[in-house]
Amino acid sequence: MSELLVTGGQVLRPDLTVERADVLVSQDSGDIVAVDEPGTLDGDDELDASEGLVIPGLVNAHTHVAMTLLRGLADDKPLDAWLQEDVWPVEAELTPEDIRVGAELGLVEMIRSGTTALSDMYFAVEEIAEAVDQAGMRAVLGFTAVTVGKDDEGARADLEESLDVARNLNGAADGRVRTTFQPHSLTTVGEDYLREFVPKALDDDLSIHLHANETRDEVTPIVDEHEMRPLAYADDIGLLDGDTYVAHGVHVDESEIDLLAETGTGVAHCPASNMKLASGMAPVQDLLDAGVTVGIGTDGAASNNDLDMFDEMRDAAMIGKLAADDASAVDAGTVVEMATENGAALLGFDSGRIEAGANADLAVIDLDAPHLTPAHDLVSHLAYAVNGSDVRHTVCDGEVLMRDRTVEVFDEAAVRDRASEHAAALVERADS
Ligand SMILES: N[C@@H](CCSC[C@H]1O[C@@H](n2cnc3c(=O)[nH]cnc32)[C@H](O)[C@@H]1O)C(=O)O
Ligand SMILES: [Zn+2]
Repeated sequence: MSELLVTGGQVLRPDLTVERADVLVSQDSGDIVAVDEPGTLDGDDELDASEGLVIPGLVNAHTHVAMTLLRGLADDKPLDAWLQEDVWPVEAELTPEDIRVGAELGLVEMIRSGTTALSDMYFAVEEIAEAVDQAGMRAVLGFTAVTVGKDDEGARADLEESLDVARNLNGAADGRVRTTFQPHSLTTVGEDYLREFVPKALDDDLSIHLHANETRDEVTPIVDEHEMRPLAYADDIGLLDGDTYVAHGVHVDESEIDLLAETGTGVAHCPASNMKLASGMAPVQDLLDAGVTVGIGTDGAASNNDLDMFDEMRDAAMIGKLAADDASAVDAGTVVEMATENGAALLGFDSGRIEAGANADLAVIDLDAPHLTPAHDLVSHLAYAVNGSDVRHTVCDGEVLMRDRTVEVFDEAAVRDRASEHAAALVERADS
């Protein structure tokens, strides 16, 4: 039996209090065994958390991890033009190997910034699952189906593949990978296809993840065609369900917020992407007040442009206040819960809290820095002042993924070199 002791630091507890404590984790079960007063626990191996804060590993509730290869390639455009003119033509040239390399780069970036779990939407999902397996992280993965612009055969092949991937990869990486059925959005998958395939997913007890109500331009055609709000349309199809979570949820009205709450549908809020693509401001405080589970996601690196969840917490707090026109809205403690417990709830992992019995997914923040001085309130620091580069150690499932800022699960320099090479070749193919 192998146990790891995270020792000498302060610990963020589930009630958001901070205390001096050691954390003992089992590398066999992957669970936290005990959280106790300093000096009372023993392990076979130790992680030094002195001058540090132990927090739950952050949960990135919506991303396209392999899109790191497109980082900085298409900026300063709205969603529709960004996808059609820039992103989709380049993505059409992506090979499975590119996706593997891009995913590895994104996972390294996540490990360095204290993220231990992600929810991903993409293609060549087997490659992403293998990268996640090697990374030692947890992920909810899926193949994203698009039917617009495809003939019937192509459309069906996409949806069948989304079902197959969700069925076959569930439980991969020793249970660290779960899956979702993924229609890309309510406007990029046709109604007849949704009505045919969503019941199949539900019959198989598959969870569902899709983009919804991201931009105004996406809402208007649905209202025009179906004479209902997009989420009423989604509910009519059967998409809204306790195991479903939608990305964005920016342009939702009161009736849709109620629908999300009643059906137990979650939301992955992506503040940076929503600002960068000028999609709008999600009514996050209203969603939370209604009882909707809201997590936080970075979205892909091409609309962010990094995968740092500390940035994302700060952005969520800032834009949440602007949207509510209330400086007390989406406060520091709330964004920390959104990035930890809420995200874990959306993904269906027993992570997101430092407590005996929970998954041993954690990060240690180095507090020994000018921008974290003085230390009046460490929850405030997590929301407003900590950067991803302040993370000293990252642990998932009891295994050390990064120790003293050295990533142990990948050869980081090689991953970065490969990513640069693949990105350059990709752009060359797309341009020719
Ligand atoms: N099988 C699909 C691939 C879809 S993967 C998921 C897609 O979501 C795209 N994406 C990334 N961010 C966003 C967003 O914010 N809204 C909608 N789509 C996005 C991403 O570029 C990728 O094309 C096909 O044949 O086109
Ligand atoms: Zn997205």
